[in-house]
Amino acid sequence: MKTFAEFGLEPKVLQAITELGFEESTPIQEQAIPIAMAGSDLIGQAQTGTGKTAAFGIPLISKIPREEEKIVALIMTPTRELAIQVAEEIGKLTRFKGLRSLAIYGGQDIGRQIRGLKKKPQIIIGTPGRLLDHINRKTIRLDDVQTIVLDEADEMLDMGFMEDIQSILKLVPEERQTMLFSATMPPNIQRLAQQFLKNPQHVSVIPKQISAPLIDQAYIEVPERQKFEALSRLIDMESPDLAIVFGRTKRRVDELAEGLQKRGYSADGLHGDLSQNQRDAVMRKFRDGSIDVLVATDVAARGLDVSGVTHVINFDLPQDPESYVHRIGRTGRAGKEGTAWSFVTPREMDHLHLIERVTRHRITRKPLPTMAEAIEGKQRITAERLLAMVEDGGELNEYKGIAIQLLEQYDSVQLLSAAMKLLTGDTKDAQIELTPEDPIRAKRRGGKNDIRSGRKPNGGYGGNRTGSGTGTGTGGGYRGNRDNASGGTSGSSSSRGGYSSGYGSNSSGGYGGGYKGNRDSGASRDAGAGRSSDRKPSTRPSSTSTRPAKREDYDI
Ligand SMILES: Nc1ncnc2c1ncn2[C@@H]1O[C@H](COP(=O)(O)OP(=O)(O)OP(=O)(O)O)[C@@H](O)[C@H]1O
Ligand SMILES: [Mg+2]
Repeated sequence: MKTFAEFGLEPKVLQAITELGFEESTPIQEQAIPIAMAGSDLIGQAQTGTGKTAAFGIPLISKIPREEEKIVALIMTPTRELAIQVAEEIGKLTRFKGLRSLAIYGGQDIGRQIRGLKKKPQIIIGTPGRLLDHINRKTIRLDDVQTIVLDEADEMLDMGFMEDIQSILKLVPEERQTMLFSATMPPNIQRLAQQFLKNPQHVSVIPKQISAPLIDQAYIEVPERQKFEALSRLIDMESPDLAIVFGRTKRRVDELAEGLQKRGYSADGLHGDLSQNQRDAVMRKFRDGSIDVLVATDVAARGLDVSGVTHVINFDLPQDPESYVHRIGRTGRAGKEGTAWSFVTPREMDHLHLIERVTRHRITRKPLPTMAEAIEGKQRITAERLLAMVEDGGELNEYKGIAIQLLEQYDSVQLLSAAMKLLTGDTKDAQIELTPEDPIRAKRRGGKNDIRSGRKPNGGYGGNRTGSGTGTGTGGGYRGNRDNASGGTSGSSSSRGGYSSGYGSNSSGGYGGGYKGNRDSGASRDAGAGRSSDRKPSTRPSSTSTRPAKREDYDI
């Protein structure tokens, strides 16, 4: 692997990289940085947690002169949390060079963003909706942009940002460098690339197994109604440093977070119906370790990089294999090891096998942790806490008098056991009832779809997403359900129906029909509930007929 000094970077950027503790470049960085530094357009694909942010970030900041006063670089991300995180990483990389960067995302006070823009940042990192909002208000001009990055491009398109991205890209001078990073290369990404990238170089570091090799993957077959018990036993047994628990819907996440709190875990929930302030607060608490279990919808599946996440638990299986890869990729990052567990209800076994096939990775079956294992795990933690304090020494003096007295009267094993029992906490656990979710099921699946060939595992829907089919068949699948759910709040369900049927008519359509639908059928109760859109309604194009709604508007 190359050291960063070998890329001919300026000293101030090198200094920042050293400060970040990066010693050698990762494979995607080694390949992408020289190409990007030479100014070429680029399409990058690499496993989760392998440093794609710096792969585009380093060349991007290298190009910008310190005295620049205009917006010359724009990075787009699918979620707000990711915009914030990428802005932080860019901030760290430009620390010594002294560039200004700003995150622009929905849900944050626009006045505050406008004040930030007055400081003349050179680099903007934002979600497409809010970016367009600023463009329409003329608070952001893209006339001088020389570098564009689309991070998690496939996810942005999945979330319905295609038109927004196209509108934005059309406003950027043609003389520019465009870099696109995507987990997959479905047809719509390819079209986007064709339309907006010039002779892009493909940089792909994707080994045989798509998921990161450092993640130990296991599953537990467990009936829906026993899942919560399984979760608390698993957490007790494994005692993660930090864990992310993924739930299928917003309601699920709320119930899980509340249930875990009732049982005394330090947990909190993250999903798209929370205010941005709440979302920020939860992420802050998770990053600084004041909570150790983050319960989240797929809003946290992509790109999030929190060091110390040792466990990812799929409380509910994800919609599709690709989402599985991204979810578990929140652990096992930057060369560290991680563990991923998935709960699979008996009726979801097919779906699990589908995930195994597409990811080309066997997921090990493990038994439900027993009560004894859970208790043992808890006791181990208590013992560790005790020992840490013993090794710490000093501060115990004021307890020693009473300890000696007690030991004179009682058996030492008896005493220590009692102390440990107190420390471990009450084992009488609160009863937690969750609203049951329908199982996710894999129906039928087309032959060659796989993440690495760039096709969505659910059958190339990317190519059809802007289709205008007219069928009403049930194979139409998830978009159809999703749209029904949202019909009352944005757009008409019938117009969107055309879109979904286009998907269903795909050669391998029907596969997505059942399992996508499950998630979204629950969306109706959540749709519109206090969410804050990433965009102003006025920026919505009038012809919404072929436009999928954003994922955030639904159930994550
Ligand atoms: N060369 C390096 N050496 C050590 N650590 C690195 C290096 N490059 C990046 N990292 C760290 O690795 C972690 C993962 O990086 P990053 O978030 O960019 O991954 P990613 O490839 O974008 O993952 P994802 O697909 O999940 O978005 C970050 O904490 C980052 O600081
Ligand atoms: Mg990333």
